[in-house]
Amino acid sequence: MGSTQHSLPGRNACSQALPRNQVFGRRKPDQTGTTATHPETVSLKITADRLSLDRDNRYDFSMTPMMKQYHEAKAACGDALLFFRMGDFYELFLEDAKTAAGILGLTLTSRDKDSANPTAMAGFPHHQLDGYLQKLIRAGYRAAVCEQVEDPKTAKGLVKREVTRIVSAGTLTDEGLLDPREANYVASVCLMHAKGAKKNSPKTVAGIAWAELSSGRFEAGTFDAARVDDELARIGPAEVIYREDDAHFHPDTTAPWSWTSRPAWSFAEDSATETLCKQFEVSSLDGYGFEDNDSAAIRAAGGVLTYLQETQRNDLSHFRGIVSHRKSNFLQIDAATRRSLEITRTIRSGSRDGSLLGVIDRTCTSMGSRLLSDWIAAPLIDGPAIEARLDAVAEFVSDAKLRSDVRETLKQTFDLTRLMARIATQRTGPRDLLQVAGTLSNLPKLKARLTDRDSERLTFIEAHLHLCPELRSKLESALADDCPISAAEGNFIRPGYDAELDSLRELAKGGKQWIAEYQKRQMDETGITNIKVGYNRVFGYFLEVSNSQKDRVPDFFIRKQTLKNCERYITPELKEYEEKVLAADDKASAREQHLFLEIRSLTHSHLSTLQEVAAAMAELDVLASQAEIASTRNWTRPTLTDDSILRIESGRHPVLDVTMPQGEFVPNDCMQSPEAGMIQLITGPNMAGKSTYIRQVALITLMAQAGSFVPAASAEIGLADRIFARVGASDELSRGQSTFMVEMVETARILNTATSRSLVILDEIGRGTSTYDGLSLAWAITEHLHEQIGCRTLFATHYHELTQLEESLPRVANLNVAVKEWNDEVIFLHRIVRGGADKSYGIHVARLAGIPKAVNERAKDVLAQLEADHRDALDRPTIRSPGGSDANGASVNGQYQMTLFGFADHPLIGQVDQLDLDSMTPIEALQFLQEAKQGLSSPSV
Ligand SMILES: Nc1ncnc2c1ncn2[C@@H]1O[C@H](COP(=O)(O)OP(=O)(O)OP(=O)(O)O)[C@@H](O)[C@H]1O
Repeated sequence: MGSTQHSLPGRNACSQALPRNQVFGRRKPDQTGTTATHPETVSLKITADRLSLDRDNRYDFSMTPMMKQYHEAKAACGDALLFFRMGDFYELFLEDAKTAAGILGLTLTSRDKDSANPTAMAGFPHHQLDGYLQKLIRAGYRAAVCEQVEDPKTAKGLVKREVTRIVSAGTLTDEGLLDPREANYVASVCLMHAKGAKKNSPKTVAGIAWAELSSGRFEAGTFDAARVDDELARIGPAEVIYREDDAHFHPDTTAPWSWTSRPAWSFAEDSATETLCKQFEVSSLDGYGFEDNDSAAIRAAGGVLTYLQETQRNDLSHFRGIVSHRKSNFLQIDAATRRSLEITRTIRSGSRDGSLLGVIDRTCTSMGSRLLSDWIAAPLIDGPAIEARLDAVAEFVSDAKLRSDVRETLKQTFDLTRLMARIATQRTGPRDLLQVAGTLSNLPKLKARLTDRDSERLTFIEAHLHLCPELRSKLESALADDCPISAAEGNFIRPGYDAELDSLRELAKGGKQWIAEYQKRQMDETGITNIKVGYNRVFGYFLEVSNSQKDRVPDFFIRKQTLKNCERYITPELKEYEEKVLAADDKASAREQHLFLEIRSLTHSHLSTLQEVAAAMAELDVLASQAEIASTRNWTRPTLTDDSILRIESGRHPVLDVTMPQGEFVPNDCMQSPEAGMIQLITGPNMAGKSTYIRQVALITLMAQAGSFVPAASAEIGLADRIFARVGASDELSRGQSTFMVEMVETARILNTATSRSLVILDEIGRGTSTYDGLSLAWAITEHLHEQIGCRTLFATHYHELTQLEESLPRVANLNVAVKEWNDEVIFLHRIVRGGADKSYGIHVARLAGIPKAVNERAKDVLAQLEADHRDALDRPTIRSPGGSDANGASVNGQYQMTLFGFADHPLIGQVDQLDLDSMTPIEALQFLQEAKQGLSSPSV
């Protein structure tokens, strides 16, 4: 899905007390102006005293109070579609109804059909809200939910309604709308002039903050402005907000998240700091680790928090602090690399399944699954922190019983992070509380299994599994074994918990019993055999007698209603009991609601403690999951070093290792060091396994730095600061860039930002242009990486000419993928061996792919002819190194002609070389130039 753009009202826009003359949303002038023709668009520009305008912008005195109420609510929710609760239904009106009918497949009807201006409407039963919200948000819209906030039974006049929340892609919290394994962030971007940069310097930095409403997770950091796309790709938000007046920020509308512009004031430093301090109940943000140059991060955080406060009417008390994200703690991975390596999503389907994350995830809880995603998306660079994770994984690997006990116990628990967020936002019901109790009841087992462990992380986790015994016992004694989702459904407090509730329930039950007996008594006394006791909201309890027996009805039956086949009666005695029953029923439900609020508030008071428990459980789950996959796949603990080296013995691609049948994947070594070669050029036939090999090396490095065991017999990994992968050419026409342009932009980034500690993998650079251009670029890029950067590089290529570089550049090594030719067949061995390859077997692979035989045969002829004609020219070109000598400083195999840069051996070069410029006059120089030019245009040269 491409991204969508929204704008939302600023401060107070969701409040019912609307400021005068505030314009909501960023509509075009003709839509917001007073000359607008549609009544519904007129209402977008609305003030407290102009709530019911007709199409000519006059008061519409004929508008019903309910429609007035609707317009008030609509005015408070910007461009969101309004779901207006009416009894058991949500209704949409006017333009919203038309839009929703199309997207949600609702039937479009109309109110006041006979009037000149019928009102379009569409609706659905209230219990279908989640499904429709999800559909609407997937289609790129936002929705406002307007609820009845008082009980219609007790309401005097029109039921009070309020917009309780505005739901957008980034502010979803409903369980049914979220994937439990994925975080759902709303992020915010705020660009600003870098502190300390000169006034006219273009240097900008970007503050990026990301928050998750369903968990209370909140982070912010300051980044180089050029990294915005990379950081957003790491975070993977559902929605991104930005300053509406920021002329320098251009949202990438092809990104898979929606964009929402927000008023500038919400990003102002003062108001951002104030909003954050107020939320966290602190007087300054000093304690959160922000530095002097972090004002962009604070602005972005303020922007996102204000957005949440405005769109959510509920308590946000689960946002108790913010983590300052220090990018220097994490392995830098840009968006293209992330995509190429399929770290958390596959390229083809964009799904988690089939990605590195999808394959290694063996977590037992959704909290663990989300944390593992964070770890894999942002591996570490700090050796001790990685070792601490590996120690814990190793402990779980070596103690299989401990691992299975912990995992089995974790499976019995619930998503405490999201449960606590629902409790904080008061969107919770008895079943959530029961799940908190269920989770708490498993903590003693987990804690007991983690005592006296060697690993520092397991000890830390054990210390953070707070048992909360009073809360647990309260919840267990209060809640029935089976609780409804919503408190309104009742009957969830366990009998025996509250004496008052028990006696009310008894009374209500006794009353119902009495009614049953009363029915029987009336039948006996009157001889009417088919008296039925019924109930409706108009008459309450009544006696129903069919027409055939109504002659026998005694005098004290008071007739209330005549239906086609029967009559309905009440009696004074029945009414008296009815009052008792209904009163007891009402009182019992009121008491139950009261008890619910009491235990919910008790649970809420444990918010911070339970958030710590949730974080500890998530980490425990991830560590045990890493150990589980390591044990089942026989993965090994990597050794981390501070050198720029890689020594992988029998490495496997982590995804193919799991998805290919056991034993089919051919393991390969990788040795990279100044001695073994820092730049490895991998040539070999198509389909041989070059891309697989270079990706596997990058993924093994990434996994090791995330604290995971790796698919190899042994692995020594020099900690990398950045991983770059330029793999394949993805079509970026939608971004207005050609395939080749994208390839070059990405390569330029590598050359400009890689350091000697980085790991670079390149797959077929230069393929998207002519052979000579491509080869020249690949050649120069390799030289640059070797001479200027000196980082570990794996370069898979079909330019066999590049293998010559091994002879001139000391830290370049050639590898190729072995194949066996057998009776005109090529057998792929998938084994990486030393040396360069000289054939690509492309025609062979084309045959395997089903290219028609005739085409294939013809291709073979053409190839043979081309090879004969151009063997010397193409196979062994000699390229001068930048210093003027050729790659070896001498001729290669006696050939000195320059086939790539045909000018290099031109006699003119020698003549220019001979010139003594000091002794030449300008005229002589010009004469030389003229002769040279004539010489060049002469066909003989
Ligand atoms: N080590 C291996 N063991 C077993 N199968 C492998 C191995 N490496 C690769 N393969 C198989 O070979 C297929 C092709 O591999 P890959 O795409 O890496 O080849 P390539 O050399 O990069 O090809 P091309 O040059 O055409 O892009 C893979 O999809 C995989 O199924």
